[in-house]
Formats: sequence, C-alpha cells, structure tokens
Amino acid sequence: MRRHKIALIPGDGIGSDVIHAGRQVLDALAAADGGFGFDFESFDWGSDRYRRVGKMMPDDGVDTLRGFDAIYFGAVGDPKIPDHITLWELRLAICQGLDQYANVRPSRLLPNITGPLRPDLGRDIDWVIVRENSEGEYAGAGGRAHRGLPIEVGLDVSVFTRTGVERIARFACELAMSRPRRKLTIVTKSNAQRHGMVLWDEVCRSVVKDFPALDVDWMLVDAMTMRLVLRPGTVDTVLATNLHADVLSDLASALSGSLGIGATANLAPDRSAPSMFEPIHGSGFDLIGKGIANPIGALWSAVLMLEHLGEAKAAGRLMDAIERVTAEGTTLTPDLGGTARTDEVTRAVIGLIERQNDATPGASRHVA
Ligand SMILES: NC(=O)C1=CN([C@@H]2O[C@H](COP(=O)(O)OP(=O)(O)OC[C@H]3O[C@@H](n4cnc5c(N)ncnc54)[C@H](O)[C@@H]3O)[C@@H](O)[C@H]2O)C=CC1
Ligand SMILES: CC(=O)C(=O)O
Ligand SMILES: [K+]
Ligand SMILES: [Mn+2]
Repeated sequence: MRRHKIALIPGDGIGSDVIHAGRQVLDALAAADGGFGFDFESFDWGSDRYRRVGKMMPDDGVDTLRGFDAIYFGAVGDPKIPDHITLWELRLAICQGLDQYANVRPSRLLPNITGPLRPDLGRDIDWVIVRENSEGEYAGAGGRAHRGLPIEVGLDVSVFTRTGVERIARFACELAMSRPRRKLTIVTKSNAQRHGMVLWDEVCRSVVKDFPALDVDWMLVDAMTMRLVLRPGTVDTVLATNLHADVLSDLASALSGSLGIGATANLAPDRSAPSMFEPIHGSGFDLIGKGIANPIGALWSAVLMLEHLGEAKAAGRLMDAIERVTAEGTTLTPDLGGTARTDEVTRAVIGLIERQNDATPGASRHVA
C-alpha cells in the first residue's frame, strides 16, 4: 500500500478547525480508496507555543519538515501577538526555508454558489494565480533605525533576482500551457517601480519567448483588479509578484463567493523539499471558537496535495464531493449564506465520499 507521510500544522485560530476537518476527510478518502494511506504527524507550532516558550516553532523545525512527503497547514495569526512575528516565524520561515517558490491559487465559481458578480460574469471565473513565493516585496530585506526619534526610518526593500523571476515565469508558462486556453496574463507595476519591476518584465519577456504557443498579455496591477471584476472571462492563468498576487488572490477568492473557499499550494517544484498546502485565508480572528469556519478552502487545498502526491483519483473524488455539497446547497457555512457548522460540512463531504465508491470522479482541475 502507498503510504504518504504528512506533517499537520493546524496553527492558530480557525486553522485548527479546518485542518481537523481536512484530516478526517483525508482518512475517509484513504479508507474508500484502499490503495493508499496516510501517516500523519501533528505539530503544535503556533502562537500558543510562542506564549509558552517564546518561539513559534523549534529552531530545527524546517529540518524536521524535510522528512515528510507534504505539509498540510492551517493558518497563523493571533490577536495578541504582532502579525509580522507570527507570520515570519512560522509560515514564511517554512516557505522560505524549504524554497517553496511557486504559490499556486486556483479560483472557480463552485456549482450553485452565487458570488458578488452578476451571474453572467461570475460563471466565467476559472483562474489560476501563480504567486512568486520566495522574494519580491516579502523577501524580508530592510530594517529599522533611529527608533523613537523624529528621524526614525523603516525600510522594506523589494528584491527581484534574475534567477527568482526566471524560475517562477517558467513555472507559470508551463502551468498555463497545461490548461486548455493556453493563456497567461503577466501582472506588473513597472510604470511606478522602475528597477525591480522592470527586471521582472525583462526576464518574463525573455522566458515567454520559449513558449510560442502561449497567448500572453500584460497588465498593470491596478488595472488588473478592474479586469478581474469587469471582464473575468478574459483571464485564465495569472503570474504576479508576491505582494500583488497576495492581494489579487484574496479578491479572486471573494469574487468566487468567500475567502473561506480559496486554496493554496506552496510548491517546491523540483521536489527537493516537501511542498505545503493551506487555505488562502488567515486565522479568522472574528470566527475563533465559533465552529463555523468554512472548511472548503482547506479541503480544496487537500485536493491540490493529493494531486501533488500522485493520488489523482482521490483528488478527483474529493473535488467531486466538494462540488456536490455546494450544488446541493443545504449544508453551507454562513460565509456562503448557509447556517451549517464546520463539522456539518465535513460530515456531508465524508458521506459523499463513502457513497461515491462506484461513481466516476467529477471534473477535477489539475493545477499543481
Ligand atoms: N497563510 C496564513 O496563515 C495567513 C495568515 N494571516 C493572518 O491571519 C490573521 C487574520 O488576518 P485577516 O486579514 O483578518 O484575514 P483572514 O483570512 O483571517 O480573515 C478575513 C475575513 O475573511 C473571513 N474568513 C476567513 N477564512 C474564513 C473561512 N474559512 N470561513 C469563513 N470566513 C472566513 C474572516 O471571518 C474575516 O472576516 C492575521 O494575523 C494575519 O497575519 C492572514 C492571511 C494568511
Ligand atoms: C500571509 C498571507 O496573507 C498569505 O500567505 O496569503
Ligand atoms: K492559511
Ligand atoms: Mn494573503
């Protein structure tokens, strides 16, 4: 039997709720399939650990993770600890430490979900946003000086390297080529940012030359927000910097109905280290302890993880079960207009997986 060794990092807030849901669903998928199983190891890394011992994770945390086939992550962030500490000491420490440079975020209007757009526009949403995940605006370069004085200064320096841009551009081109429309939009801001963003443009321009069959267009990031809202059907695969794609992908998830459904793969494409799968959202301060977080973002992320692990059949089954739950429409969390709790959605998905044994998996999109 194939065994997959998975590190579970529920993290903070609703991260725990949705990873608990995901683990139950993954176990149900393995039981229904019979051909593979999971060896889960759960890590209590996050803000409670920080309160106890002053560190979000142990010093050798990243090395510990190297021994796993994949990482399934919830969210990080605590109302009482500065966001830059929690994020940098856990999620960014892992993504940078394992050089997971390709962040992939699919968006689609799931069956029977009414997003905020007019129906004729909303149904055209079928995007994958590729986010540079190792440098750019979130490289971590910069500093503070003259603290507390009138001359105090704070600097965050965007870092764009030829190697960093080249590898993410190539990744995005290959991903776009694997999708039926073979269409890539490259997002930039090289009108206002005249150094790093101009290098970004130059390197992207040279990489796309290797993909003559790819339909490429360019957008400045401000106008890209307009295009996602007003002309969603003209977009397929999107390549953007760390910051730009972070913002655009929350917009994409909201346009698809809720921040609670967006999924993410943080990929180390050459498989030199494990990749990490997480919902797009954070720890949901306003939902902590309520039991109503939407688990679909975490479950869709599990679909991406299963595809990465080579379990395409199980990935298809899970996507199919998610789509049946939204199509039915009776078991949705409040963010999607329903009254269901996290565990009710989870049970509905598991019930469908258990009943699915002879059914053909539905339309799963291979995006990772
Ligand atoms: N990858 C990660 O772990 C991320 C961590 N964060 C951290 O999370 C904390 C909170 O950040 P926010 O900006 O408030 O973002 P957030 O994503 O936690 O929440 C934004 C809004 O979306 C709603 N929402 C999010 N997930 C949902 C779900 N599963 N079901 C239903 N509604 C959902 C929340 O209720 C809230 O109104 C901060 O500490 C931030 O740094 C934020 C984004 C990503
Ligand atoms: C931190 C954050 O917002 C993200 O990873 O999307
Ligand atoms: K997350
Ligand atoms: Mn974000």
